[in-house]
Amino acid sequence: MISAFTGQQIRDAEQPLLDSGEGAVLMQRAAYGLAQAVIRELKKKRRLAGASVTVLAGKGNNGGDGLYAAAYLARRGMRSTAVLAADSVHAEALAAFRAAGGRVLQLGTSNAEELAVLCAGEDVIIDALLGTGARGGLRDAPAELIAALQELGPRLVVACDVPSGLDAGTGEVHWPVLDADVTVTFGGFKAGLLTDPGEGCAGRVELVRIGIESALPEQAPELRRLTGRDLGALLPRPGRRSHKYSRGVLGVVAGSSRFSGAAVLGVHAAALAGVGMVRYIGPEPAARMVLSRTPEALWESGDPGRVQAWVVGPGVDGEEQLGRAGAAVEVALGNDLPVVVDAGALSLLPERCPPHWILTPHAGELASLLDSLPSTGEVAVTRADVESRPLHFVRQAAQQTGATVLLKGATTLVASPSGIVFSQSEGTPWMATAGSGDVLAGVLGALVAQAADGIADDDAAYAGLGLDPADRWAAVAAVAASVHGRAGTVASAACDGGPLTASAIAAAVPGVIGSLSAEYDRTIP
Ligand SMILES: NC(=O)C1=CN([C@@H]2O[C@H](COP(=O)(O)OP(=O)(O)OC[C@H]3O[C@@H](n4cnc5c(N)ncnc54)[C@H](OP(=O)(O)O)[C@@H]3O)[C@@H](O)[C@H]2O)[C@@H](O)CC1
Ligand SMILES: [K+]
Repeated sequence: MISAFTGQQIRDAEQPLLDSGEGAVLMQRAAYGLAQAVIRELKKKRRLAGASVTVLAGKGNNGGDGLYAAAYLARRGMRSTAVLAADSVHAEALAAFRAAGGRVLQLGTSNAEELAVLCAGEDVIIDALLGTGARGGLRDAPAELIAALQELGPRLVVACDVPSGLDAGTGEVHWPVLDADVTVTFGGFKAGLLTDPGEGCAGRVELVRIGIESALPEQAPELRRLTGRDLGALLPRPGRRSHKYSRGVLGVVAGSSRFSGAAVLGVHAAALAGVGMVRYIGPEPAARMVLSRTPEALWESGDPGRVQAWVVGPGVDGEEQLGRAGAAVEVALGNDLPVVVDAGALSLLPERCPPHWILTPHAGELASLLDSLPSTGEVAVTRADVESRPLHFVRQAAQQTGATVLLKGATTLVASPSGIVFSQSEGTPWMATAGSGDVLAGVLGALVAQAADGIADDDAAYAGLGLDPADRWAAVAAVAASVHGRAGTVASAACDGGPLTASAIAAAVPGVIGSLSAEYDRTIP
């Protein structure tokens, strides 16, 4: 599992080393790691000798890291320039840069545009204006420079620790920000690099160890991200004595006469994600389509019989189907069953939900949900609010509803009511397509139904992640988001990175589950 931290958590871990006079050593390690990353990136494109690099250096230690890295690159034969964004910058680092033969330019009130043009022609730009010590975003001439540079589209941008203007703890972005190709971050992942909108500006994130790692609060990170290995350990597998009922039966209330495709996709995806059986509840025309795509499913026109978990809501529309969704929610509440509550059913929530209810809104639905809660307050939450502060709002929704909340997006966040948050980002932008969310609901339902009987016990895989039983549902949802994202990426790769349909995402699910499990089995002793 990858743990990510706030800027404050990183600074707290650094403090003992700073107190013992090791600050300069930490900075040298950071700068060396940054320079090595620049060299690796550049070598993918051209020879190092004679290539040009410009470091944009701010007044703090972030600027110091950048200047030392640029000094190192100058000594390796690169034509190095520093653009100083403040009157005083890290003095020793600047001296080292000058001693290495670097050229120094001062950003002033009238030359931002001119310097932006110069920077855009460079082979690499190192963005070292602001790091974890930033309050708010860039202002004045540095803001002008970055806005103009972003417009011009530089060749290769490497961000030092975080893209300047990004809040390291929350992922909130104070525009303008220069989009990085790679962010080289020091000591520990910053939470803001693993949640949108920050993650969208950071490019690929590389971690450089600087010696503070053992002092980080590994048991209480701000964000967690499951890796392929975690998924391999958590994904359920049937045993020799398993049968379809013991493997989980999922009830699905989805679709309607208008949106029958949601039912078709949700049920099919659940079947492909390995659930023992799916019972579909919905109107006859939708049921016919469901059964023609997934003959393994059962259509229940009356009492659905026993299920271990429910998916309620994808494509649910009209009084009759909403009535069935409401009845399923009541049954789940009465029998203490886990439920995936999606789309149309988000309006049917009781005042307080348990953590094994997993809500799956997108940003607009989360805004409406928060607005409907009595505890939210006077000011309406909009979709734009959620998009600019997803980590804040997903946590708020989980705390206020009591449910686990999965907020769909390029980076999907899952919050448990206790405040633990997972972030997964394995998908491709092509997955922003109709029906993609219905497939996710089906995959999640299948995993929840399979987990329902064992997750609260001392399940070794979940206990190994140090998660309390109530927080394990968030891990199940993170597994589903990751499998869904990986399936989309695999499906797109099968057509050379081309477009995909929701059906193609679903079709790739068994292969993703199979290869994650097989890879894990190969690596355990
Ligand atoms: N600690 C260590 O040993 C190590 C730290 N490391 C590195 O240091 C970075 C953190 O360094 P940092 O704390 O100096 O903060 P950083 O972001 O560079 O500068 C902020 C300064 O700028 C100012 N300022 C604030 N907001 C502003 C704004 N909006 N617009 C303009 N100015 C603004 C503010 O100064 P003030 O205005 O308050 O005088 C503040 O002092 C970290 O990201 C990593 O790269 C690594 O080398 C490993 C070892
Ligand atoms: K930076």
